[in-house]
Amino acid sequence: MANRKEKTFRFIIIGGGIAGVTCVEQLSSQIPSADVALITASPHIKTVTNYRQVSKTLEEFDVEEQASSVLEEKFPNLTVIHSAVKSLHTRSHSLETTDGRVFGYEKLCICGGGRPKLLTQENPYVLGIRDTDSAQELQKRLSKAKRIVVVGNGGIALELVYEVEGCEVIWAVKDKAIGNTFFDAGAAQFLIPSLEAAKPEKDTPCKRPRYTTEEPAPGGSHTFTADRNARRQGSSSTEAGSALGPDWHEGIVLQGSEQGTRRVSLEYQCEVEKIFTSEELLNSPPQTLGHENVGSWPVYIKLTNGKTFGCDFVVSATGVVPNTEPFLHGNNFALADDGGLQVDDHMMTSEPDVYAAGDVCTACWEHSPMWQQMRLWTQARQMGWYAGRCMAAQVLSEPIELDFCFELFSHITKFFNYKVVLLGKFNGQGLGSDHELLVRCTKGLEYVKVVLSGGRMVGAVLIGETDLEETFENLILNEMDLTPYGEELLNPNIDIEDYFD
Ligand SMILES: Cc1cc2nc3c(=O)[nH]c(=O)nc-3n(C[C@H](O)[C@H](O)[C@H](O)COP(=O)(O)OP(=O)(O)OC[C@H]3O[C@@H](n4cnc5c(N)ncnc54)[C@H](O)[C@@H]3O)c2cc1C
Ligand SMILES: NC(=O)c1ccc[n+]([C@@H]2O[C@H](COP(=O)([O-])OP(=O)(O)OC[C@H]3O[C@@H](n4cnc5c(N)ncnc54)[C@H](O)[C@@H]3O)[C@@H](O)[C@H]2O)c1
Repeated sequence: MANRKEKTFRFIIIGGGIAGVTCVEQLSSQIPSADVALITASPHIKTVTNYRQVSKTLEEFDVEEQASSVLEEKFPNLTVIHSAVKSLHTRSHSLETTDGRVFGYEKLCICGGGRPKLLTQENPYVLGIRDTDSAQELQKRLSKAKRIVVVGNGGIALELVYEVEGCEVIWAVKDKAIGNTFFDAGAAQFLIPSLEAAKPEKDTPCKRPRYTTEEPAPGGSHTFTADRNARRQGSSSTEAGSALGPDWHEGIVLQGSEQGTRRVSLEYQCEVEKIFTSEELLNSPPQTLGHENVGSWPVYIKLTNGKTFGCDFVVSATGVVPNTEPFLHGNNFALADDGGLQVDDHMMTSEPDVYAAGDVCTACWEHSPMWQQMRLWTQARQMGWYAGRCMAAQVLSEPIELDFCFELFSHITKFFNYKVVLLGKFNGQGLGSDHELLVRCTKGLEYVKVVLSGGRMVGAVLIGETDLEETFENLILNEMDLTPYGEELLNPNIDIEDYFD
């Protein structure tokens, strides 16, 4: 590293997403006099607004992209540096940014997020969705598209296939049912009719800044304006911005080139065998394209079920990988199997004085039997908050225990315009055959699934306005033996909330 240290901060947090910003807020609240720097590659930061603790572990909040000055005004000892960290030198407790500046730190927290795990890199016809820029790119490409192929069966795919209109969507999933990362076949069966039905008018207020894309300004830069008059040049940097989250799709127009509503064709139990452009096709031995003609589409995707589809582009909604790459060279970080920075029950990595939180890390402490990590906003916030607490506690020599939020997995979201609450081992994760399910379903209204192990509730999936989340959360946390109630537990004529209150 050539340059001299410009400054040494007591604390440096890398990443202006939910985890990083929450970590900064917690640290600066615990030690207001501390010199804190937030170094982030994205021009905006993500702040939590309208936070609501729904129950012991369930929380809801909005997230707003804001100018970093908002945070600096709130915390006078905070310095926000808009640059990407190019290299980290844990032995000398220093780092270098892409604009050649070097900073020292006493304690560091890496909140670098994740990036899309794409089917293939560098293929202009394969899009991943991560941040606002990629969502804008999707909107732009979609506005000219007649047919797209969505690969993947998790959160992004579920949201995208439900929202896209005016364009044919071929949805290719590896599984026998939709939504495998969140749902079992029963819940998928409950949701499927919503794909065929027209979307109800949007009544939910948009929690995210509304963006519209305008044609690139004369300078060639791609600008878009948010409702809140936040103007941002399309970021030319290669660094990703902060990940999207709830209602990301309500801030953009997901409209294809044709009129009309959603048209989704599902291809189950298949994966991508090959993606090729029409140029590649013309220059290679004749391929069996089925009913497709060469040249009708810019790109073709061959699936393992033998079918080939031409389309305008492919969305690779195939998961995230932790964004650790900028921090590894020359250091000895222990990585988890999923590539995340291993953190212990104090959010500490294997490198001294280096913490991590959010999508970039993997929780390697002994988990509570009812908790598992999923790369979600809710967990990014909780981890950022807890990492801030741990960093402050270490400096203040205060004892600290693993926070209660890691006692029970809980997640509130929305899919296919239904409220969805997931609790504990909601899909029987890790239980093998040692569990039983109770299900109550009213078509088009609600789907309630309870996972029981040893007579105790260990997980639940609630779709629709069931109002059961708090009661079930308590039953799981209290480990109450529910054997005596049997199937009566889900008897719709019994007001279970009063019964167990
Ligand atoms: C399309 C989409 C929809 C989603 N919807 C939901 C949802 O409905 N509910 C939910 O709970 N979760 C959702 N998620 C997941 C959620 O967005 C993430 O789990 C969460 O935002 C992760 O927060 P984070 O702070 O760890 O990472 P990020 O938000 O990715 O922030 C990482 C930050 O680090 C910065 N950075 C990266 N590298 C560097 C570097 N070298 N130097 C400096 N800064 C760097 C980035 O610019 C960014 O500011 C969604 C994700 C996507 C992609
Ligand atoms: N409402 C929500 O809670 C919500 C919405 C969107 C995204 N998210 C989160 O954002 C992150 C990114 O979302 P995502 O949908 O990309 O990830 P995901 O983990 O939710 O889903 C990835 C899907 O891709 C499939 N997959 C992986 N590799 C594949 C391959 N080679 N071929 C075919 N399928 C493959 C997986 O089986 C899984 O179904 C995740 O952490 C997700 O939990 C959450």
